[in-house]
Amino acid sequence: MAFSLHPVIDNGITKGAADFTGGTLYCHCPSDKVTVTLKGNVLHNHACGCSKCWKPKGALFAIIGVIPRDSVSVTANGSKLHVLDPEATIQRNACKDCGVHLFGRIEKDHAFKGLDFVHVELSDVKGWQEPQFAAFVSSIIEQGFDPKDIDQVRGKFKSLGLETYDVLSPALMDMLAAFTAKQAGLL
Ligand SMILES: N[C@@H](CCC(=O)N[C@@H](CS)C(=O)NCC(=O)O)C(=O)O
Ligand SMILES: [Zn+2]
Ligand SMILES: [Zn+2]
Repeated sequence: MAFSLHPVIDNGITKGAADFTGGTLYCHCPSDKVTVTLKGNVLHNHACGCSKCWKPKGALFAIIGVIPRDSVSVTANGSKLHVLDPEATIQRNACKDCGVHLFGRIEKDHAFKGLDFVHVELSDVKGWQEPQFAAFVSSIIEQGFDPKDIDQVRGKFKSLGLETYDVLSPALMDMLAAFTAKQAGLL
């Protein structure tokens, strides 16, 4: 069956640049775009199949990375941003007009607090870290993807050199687990 994981990876993955210094993200509005400037590259860039992350039209996955929140600033039309779900762990700041998510921020006590979640495909420059793995793969079934075809999705990621997970990668799961243990006074 034909499907698009995400337009940025469907035809192969382009590696990022080692000395990359960042760039600006633009929402999809034809004018008065919301812009967010990132000082530096992202880390842990990955495909996410969950229902909450912003995906371009027709794509099964979002591509999302993290960057220290101090390196993120809204540089134009910030009045068009609103937080989609203030109760969620990740407060996704989306453009009210076009729906694109410009950045997600964690305000509560959490292993990833201090890191913002961003979609670097919204930038017009190249060199961003390439996707490293695929997360929340089985979550696309919750959104109506036929489970009989899910092996083709995992196979396509493997062929691109990306490992697939149904939650997060081991490195990120370890960070979450260590945070839980610290909170319980066990570490
Ligand atoms: N299966 C669920 C998973 C949602 C989920 O847990 N998303 C992850 C990856 S973005 C998360 O960390 N969510 C926290 C949040 O959305 O605040 C869905 O697809 O909605
Ligand atoms: Zn917009
Ligand atoms: Zn997600």
